[in-house]
Amino acid sequence: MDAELFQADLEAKPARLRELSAQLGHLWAGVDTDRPILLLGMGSSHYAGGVVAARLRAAGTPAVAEIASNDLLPRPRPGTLVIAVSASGGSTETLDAVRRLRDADPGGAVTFVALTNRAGSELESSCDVAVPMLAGTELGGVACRSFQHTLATLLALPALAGRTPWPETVGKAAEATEDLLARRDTWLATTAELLLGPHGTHVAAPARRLSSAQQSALMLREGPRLPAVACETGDWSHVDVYLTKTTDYRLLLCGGSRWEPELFRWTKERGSTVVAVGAPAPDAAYTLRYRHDEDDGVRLLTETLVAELLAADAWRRSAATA
Ligand SMILES: O=P(O)(O)OC[C@H]1O[C@](O)(CO)[C@@H](O)[C@@H]1O
Repeated sequence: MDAELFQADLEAKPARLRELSAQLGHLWAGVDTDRPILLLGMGSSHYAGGVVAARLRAAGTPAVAEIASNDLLPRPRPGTLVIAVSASGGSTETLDAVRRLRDADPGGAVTFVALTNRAGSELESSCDVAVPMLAGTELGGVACRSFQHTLATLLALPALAGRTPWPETVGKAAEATEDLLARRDTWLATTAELLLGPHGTHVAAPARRLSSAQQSALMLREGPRLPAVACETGDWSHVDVYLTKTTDYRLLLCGGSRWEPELFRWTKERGSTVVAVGAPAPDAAYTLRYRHDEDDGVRLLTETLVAELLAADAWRRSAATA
C-alpha cells in the first residue's frame, strides 16, 4: 500500500465517476434482477451491500446482505440472485461463501453474479455472470473508488432505479467530489486538528448511509493505521455516548439524521468535539458543506472522501517522518 498513490486514486474519483455514470444504465442489462437478492462481501464490499440491501427491502424487494465469512449464511430459495461483491475478485471468504452456496444448490436454481473490479478474477470464474464496477486500478492498494463504484452499481439495480435517477446522481457526486477536492486547503487542516484525537476518531452516519461511517473508519485504520470506530447516528445515544464521559471524544458526523438533537445534547454537555459534514449543525465545532449536499444520494456517494483525504494526509505525513 502506498500513501501517495492512495491520494492519486482519490483525485481520480470525479473522472472515474463520470465514466461510470455513462455506463450505469447498461450494467445490469444481461441479468434478470427481478428476484430475491443475497449480497455477499467483506469489508467495504459488505458495507456497501448492507446499505443497498436495506434500500431494496424498503422498496419491496426481498434482499439481505451477509458478511461472506458467516458460517450461518441463509439458504437461498430457488430463483435467488446471489451477488458476490469483491473489488479484487479474490477475497478468500467471499470465494468460500460462493462455493458453499453452490454446493448447497446442486440443481443450479440460484444465479451467481460477480460484482468485481478485476476482469478474469477467480470470483468471475466461480459465478455465472460478471458485472464490472469500472473503478479502474487502485494503485494505492486501498479500496476507495471501488467502494463508491460498488454502491453506485448496486444502486442502479432496476428495483431501485425508479426511486432516484442514479446516473444523474452519480454525475452530481462527481461535481461534489471535485468541490471537496478543490477546496481542501480551506478545510483539511482544521478538520484533522479537530478529529484526529489522542483516543482516536469516531464516525457516525444515519442507518440509510451507515456504509459512510463504516468506510470512513476503515480508511483511517487501513491507511495511517489510526484508531477509528463507526456508529449509527440514532444508536449513538445508546452506544458511543458513554465514551464522551471518559475519553477525549472526537466525532465526524455524516449529517442528516433526525436523531441528531439527542447526540448534540450530550456532546455539548460533555464538551466533545464534533465536525459535521453535509448538513447544517449549529452545535458542531466545524461544519463542512459541499456542492449538492442537500441530495441524500450525493451524500451517500461522496461523504467518505472527507475521511479518505484525512487518512491520505495523515498517512503521507507519517510515511515522510518514518
Ligand atoms: O472487495 P474485496 O477485494 O473482496 O476486499 C474486501 C476488503 O478487503 C480489503 O481489501 C482489506 O483487506 C479492504 O480494503 C476491503 O474492504
